Amino acid sequence: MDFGALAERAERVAANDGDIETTLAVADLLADAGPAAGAEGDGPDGTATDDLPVVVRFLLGRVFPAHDTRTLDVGPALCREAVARAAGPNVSADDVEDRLAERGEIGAVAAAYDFGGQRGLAAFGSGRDALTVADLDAELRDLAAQSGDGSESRKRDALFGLFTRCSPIEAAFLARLVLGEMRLGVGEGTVRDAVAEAFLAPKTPSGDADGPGVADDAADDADVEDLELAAPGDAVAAVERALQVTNDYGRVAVRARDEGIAGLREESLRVGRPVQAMLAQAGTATDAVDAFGEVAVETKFDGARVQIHYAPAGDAPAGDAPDRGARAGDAPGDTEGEAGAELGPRLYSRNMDDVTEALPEIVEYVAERVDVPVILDGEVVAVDDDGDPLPFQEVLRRFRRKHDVERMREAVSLRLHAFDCLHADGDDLLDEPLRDRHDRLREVLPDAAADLALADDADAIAAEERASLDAGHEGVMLKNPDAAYTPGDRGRDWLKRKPDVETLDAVVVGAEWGEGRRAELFGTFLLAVREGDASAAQDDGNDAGDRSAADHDADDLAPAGYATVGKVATGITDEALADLTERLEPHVVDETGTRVAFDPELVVEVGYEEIQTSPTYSAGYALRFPRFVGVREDKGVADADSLARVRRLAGDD
Ligand SMILES: Nc1ncnc2c1ncn2[C@@H]1O[C@H](COP(=O)(O)OP(=O)(O)OP(=O)(O)O)[C@@H](O)[C@H]1O
Repeated sequence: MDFGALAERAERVAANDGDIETTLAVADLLADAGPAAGAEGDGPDGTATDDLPVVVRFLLGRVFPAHDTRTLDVGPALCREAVARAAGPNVSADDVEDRLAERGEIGAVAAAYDFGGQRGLAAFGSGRDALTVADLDAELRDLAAQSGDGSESRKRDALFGLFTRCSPIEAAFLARLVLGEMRLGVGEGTVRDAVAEAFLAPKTPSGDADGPGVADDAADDADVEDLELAAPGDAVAAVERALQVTNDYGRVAVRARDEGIAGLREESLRVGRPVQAMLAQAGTATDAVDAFGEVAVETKFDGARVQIHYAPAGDAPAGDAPDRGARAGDAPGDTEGEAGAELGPRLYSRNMDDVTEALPEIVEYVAERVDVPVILDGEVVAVDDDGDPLPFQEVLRRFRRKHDVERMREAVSLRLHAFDCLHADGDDLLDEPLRDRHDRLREVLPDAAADLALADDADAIAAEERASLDAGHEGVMLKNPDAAYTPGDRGRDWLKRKPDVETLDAVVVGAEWGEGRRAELFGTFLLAVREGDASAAQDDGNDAGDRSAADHDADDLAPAGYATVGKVATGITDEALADLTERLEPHVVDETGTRVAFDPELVVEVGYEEIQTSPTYSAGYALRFPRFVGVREDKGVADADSLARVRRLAGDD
C-alpha cells in the first residue's frame, strides 16, 4: 500500500464523527490493507507485502507493538528541526515552533510547508519517489535502532529524508506518527471492533466487495444513524482476548483475517512478551466480603510493579517459545522466536518498559530460584538494613536507572514480593482461579510469596490490615480467590484498601521559572487531572487525546482533555527540581513571560491536606497545601488520576 493512500484514508477516517461510522471506516481500511489474493509485489519472494499489521499499528500511532520495548525516541524538538530542514534553508526550527503555536498541532504545521524536493521532481515529470507503508515502517525501525554517539543527528537526518519524500498529507501523518499523536479519533477499542468487523462479521448477502459489514464510504451515507456493526459479541470477545495475551494489534488483525475466531483462540501468552497488568479498584473489607464471600487478603506492598519473564536454560517446552533468545540486553522483539529457546529473567514495569538492567539483584534472585519457564507478577520494594519496607520513592531511585546501577544497588536494597503467576512450565494460567495460580506461584518461587490468607469477615480483614500497616506496608489488597487474571482490567475482583491518606497522581501541564539562584530551573508546577476516564482518553483523539499548544487556555494552560487542580512548589529537593526541569524542558509548547505550558508527558504524585471547590482551576477544585511526593515513573498520562476521582475525594460523588 502506498503511504499516500494510507494517509488519505486516515484523514477520511478522522472526518467521521460517530463511533460506528469510525469503526466501519477503519474496518474498511483494514480489509484493504492486506495483499490481494495472488498479488505480486515487492515482498521477499516476489509476493505482495502484508501491510495489515503495520497499518493497524500506525493507526494507533505506534511503530512497534505495545509489548515491544523499542521506541523511536523522537521528541518534539527533533521533529520540529527535521520539518524545518525539509522546508528549506529559509525556515528555522524557531519558525516551525512559531507556526506550531499558531496552528496548535505538528501535523497541520508539517502539511503547511512546501517540502519542495518531491514536488520539484514531480513538476519535471519524473514523479516522486513514492513511499510505501512498508518502506516507511522499515525506515522508522532503522531510525529506532540508532543509538550512541551521534544518534540524535542520524535520527534527524533520517526524519528529514523522509519528510522530503512526503506530500503534505503524508507529512502530517508522519509528524503525528513519530510523536505518537495520531488525532484520528481511533482508540484501541475502535481498532478491536474494526478487526472483528472487517474479518469476523458474517458475509453480507449483497456480496459487498469491501468486506463483511463494511458500508461503502460510511461518511457519505445520509442515514448514518442506521449503521450497525455486524460482528457478533463472541467475535469481539475473541479479538479482545487475543489482544490481552499478545499485546499486539497487528498480529491479532492478521490472525483474525487468516484464521478467524479459531485462530484467535489459539493465541497464548509467550514468555518474553509482557502483558498488561491487572489493576484494582478502591474498596472496603465489607465490599469484599459482600462480593466474594471468602476473601484473599494480601499485603499491599508500597513499591513498583514488575512482571517477570524467565525461561531457564534447557527447560522451555516447545510451544512456549520466548520471542527471542536470552542474550542479556536484547530487547524481545515482535518476531517469532524458536521453540524452546532460553530467556534470562526479564523485568517489565507496569507500562511494559523493560527495567531488567536497573534491577540486577532481582534478576539474580529469580535466576537462582526458578527452574521452569514462568511469567510472574509482583512488587519490588525498597528495604532498610533490617529488611523493613522503605517508602515508595526509594524504589523509584532504582527503577529506571541506566547509569550508576551498581552504586545505587549499594545505596538502596530491594526485595521482590511476588503475588501472581500467569504462566508456569508450559501452562497458561490466566483463566485459572487466583487460589490455583497462587499455588503454582508457591511451587515455583516459594521464597517470594506467602501462603494465600483467606478471610470471610470484615473484622479478620481489619486485623490483617492493621498488621500490614504496623509492618510498614501500605494496606491490603482484597481479591476474589475464584477470579481469573484479566490483563489491563481495573475490575472489582481486586480491591485495594489503604488508610485515608490519599495522594493524587497528576499530570504536569505547566510551570513557572524560578527566581534568583533558581532562575534556570522551573519552580512551581501546574498540575492537572484527566477529564475523561481512561478509555475515553484513549478512544477520543479529538477530545481527551488532543495535546496541542492552541488548546491551552491562555490563563489556565491545561491542554484539552485535562483539568487543572493546583500548583505545587513545596517538597521538591534541589536535585528533584533539576531533574524535573531537564525532563520537562523538551516538552514546552508555549511560553509567556515566566510561565510555560507542557505537552502532557509526566505524572507526579502529590500529597495534600484536603480538596476544596475553587474557581481558580478549571477542575473547579483546588488541592490545599499540595506537596510533591515524587515522579510516578511507572505511570503514563493515561494512568493519571481523573476528575471523577478528584470529585470523589472531595466528597462530591
Ligand atoms: N499484593 C498485591 N497485589 C496486587 N497489587 C499490589 C499488591 N501489593 C502492591 N500492589 C500494587 O498496588 C497496585 C494496585 O493498585 P492500583 O491498581 O490502583 O494501582 P495504582 O494506581 O498504582 O495504585 P496506587 O497508587 O494505590 O498504588 C498494583 O499496581 C501494584 O503495584
